[in-house]
Amino acid sequence: MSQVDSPRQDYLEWDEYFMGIAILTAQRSKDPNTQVGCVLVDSRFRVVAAGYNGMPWGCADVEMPWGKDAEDPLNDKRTFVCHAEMNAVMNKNCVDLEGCRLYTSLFPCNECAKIVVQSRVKEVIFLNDRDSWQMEASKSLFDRVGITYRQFEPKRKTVTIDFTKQY
Ligand SMILES: O=c1ccn([C@H]2C[C@H](O)[C@@H](COP(=O)(O)O)O2)c(=O)[nH]1
Ligand SMILES: [Zn+2]
Repeated sequence: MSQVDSPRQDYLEWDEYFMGIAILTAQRSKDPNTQVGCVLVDSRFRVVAAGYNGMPWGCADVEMPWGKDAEDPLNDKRTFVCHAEMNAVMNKNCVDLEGCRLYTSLFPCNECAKIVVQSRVKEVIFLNDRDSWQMEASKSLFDRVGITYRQFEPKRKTVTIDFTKQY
């Protein structure tokens, strides 16, 4: 058996690791159009919360609307769905989120931005962005209160999870 005395070089960097967890978390979402995952990380690089977009607790997914119906708000997912960021904050396993970093697969909307601000999160790292007034509002809010945000810049294109491999 060959022995090596140097550490692996191909390990995941922190950003890749946490964004990877956010993307994996998004895979839990039942939204047929957009799956969002969010992870909160403390100053000691510990994951303290994770969430994805989904219907409120106790709601049967099959009974809820999953489309966007401008005519009838009661038949519109936007009326009911809990956003990934809100779910992550609600599910945190620590007392408070002050100074945490938030990793998300989609830039937070204006409603989530308010929750992010009130939680005292210090930085937002996002994968995808949308050209919409909601995201513009979030950015203006973050700028006002000094929350920094940056787009995730992957050094690799893919991370493979192979359930058949021996780890
Ligand atoms: O900050 C956000 C913004 C959106 N989401 C969720 C809400 C919806 O389930 C989808 C967006 O659906 P579209 O059909 O692409 O409009 O994303 C979120 O979790 N966080
Ligand atoms: Zn939102």
